[in-house]
Amino acid sequence: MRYLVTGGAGFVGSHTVLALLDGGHEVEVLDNLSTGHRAAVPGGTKLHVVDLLDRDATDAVVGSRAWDGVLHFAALSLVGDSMRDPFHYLRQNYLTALNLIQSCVGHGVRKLVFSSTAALFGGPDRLEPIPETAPLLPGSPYGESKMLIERVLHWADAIGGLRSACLRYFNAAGADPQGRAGEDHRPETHLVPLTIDAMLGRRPPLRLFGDDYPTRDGSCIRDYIHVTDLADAHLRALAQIDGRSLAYNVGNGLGYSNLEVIAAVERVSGRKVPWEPAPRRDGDPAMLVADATTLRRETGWTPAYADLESIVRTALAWREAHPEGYAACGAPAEAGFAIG
Ligand SMILES: NC(=O)c1ccc[n+]([C@@H]2O[C@H](COP(=O)([O-])OP(=O)(O)OC[C@H]3O[C@@H](n4cnc5c(N)ncnc54)[C@H](O)[C@@H]3O)[C@@H](O)[C@H]2O)c1
Ligand SMILES: O=c1ccn([C@@H]2O[C@H](COP(=O)(O)OP(=O)(O)O[C@H]3O[C@H](CO)[C@H](O)[C@H](O)[C@H]3O)[C@@H](O)[C@H]2O)c(=O)[nH]1
Repeated sequence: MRYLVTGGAGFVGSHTVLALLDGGHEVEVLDNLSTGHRAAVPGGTKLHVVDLLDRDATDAVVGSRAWDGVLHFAALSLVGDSMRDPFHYLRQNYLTALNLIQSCVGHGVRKLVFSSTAALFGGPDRLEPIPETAPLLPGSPYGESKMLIERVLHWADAIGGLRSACLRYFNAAGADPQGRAGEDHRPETHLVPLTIDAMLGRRPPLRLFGDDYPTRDGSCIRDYIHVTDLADAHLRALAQIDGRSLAYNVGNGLGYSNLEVIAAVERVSGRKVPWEPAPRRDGDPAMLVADATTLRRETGWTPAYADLESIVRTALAWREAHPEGYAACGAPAEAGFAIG
């Protein structure tokens, strides 16, 4: 099969590109490299350096081949930033997705997998696993932007015949177990890589946001999902979209508190993590844990790296092998492939 992957130079997108290539599929990437890395796109994979805000350029890429499906990862994705700059987030995520989806419908693409988020459910302090049927109450403009896109996809199906799977990821972390890719956000805001870097002495002590949440130790609880398991969920969702659109929560159903993440990094590394308490971060719900029963039942998805230590071990291995992230990796996708 031939797939177009937007945001394929980013963290989750690049791991999914690897999974698609491992599965024998043909892949092209569309990315503006705003937060992604050329070097994260495997050598030989065509990279279209295009901004999804550019309707014509986006339409040209979507219309350039007969795609068996499109996977849409590209977005602004930081909850905290979206609380500071809500209209930018709402505009950017909505318009980029709208451009892409309209082109997909216009060119007769039949399947799209969309990176949705647990932040759809970020409203009240829920302290139990969240099923797909839970009310959608985004607690941030970021979550709201993703909910709006899910609605666009509803109409793209009803009127345009584009079937989709909205994958509501919980917290992606870890790195390719074969060491081919890893997490390199700039700036990095995610707990697992920041905790590892604090332990390695590459950053100041970790600031732990909030110690008075209604949880077992006062810190927030999240459901960390290994990025390779998440990538596998995309392949399974693609196979499952067959005449109907889907929405799945994608997580392990295991909640770990922020303090438990620190403890896991200390266990795996054998070193202390320097950290200090800090005020709550705006937009953070107390607990986000997935009930992914539907995904498991309908697609047979089973995570291979569900425990936090496996997630931390692969993330640490990649960081130790790539202390400067992708900056020191060269640019395999560059040679003659990029357009735009
Ligand atoms: N990382 C997580 O824990 C997590 C959790 C839930 C949902 N998500 C969603 O998954 C997706 C991927 O997240 P990630 O962590 O890999 O982020 P990322 O920032 O690493 O990747 C996003 C990619 O999209 C590209 N991009 C952004 N805006 C673009 C535009 N206008 N045109 C073209 N390309 C553009 C970036 O250059 C980057 O390569 C996002 O949609 C995010 O909202 C991520
Ligand atoms: O320096 C830090 C960074 C994070 N945290 C805490 O660690 C937890 C996890 O935070 P992350 O920033 O790693 O992840 P989020 O839960 O905020 O967000 C992630 O998952 C969401 C869905 O759950 C969104 O989809 C989003 O794109 C993705 O980044 C939160 O309690 C946060 O306050 C800290 O204490 N200190």
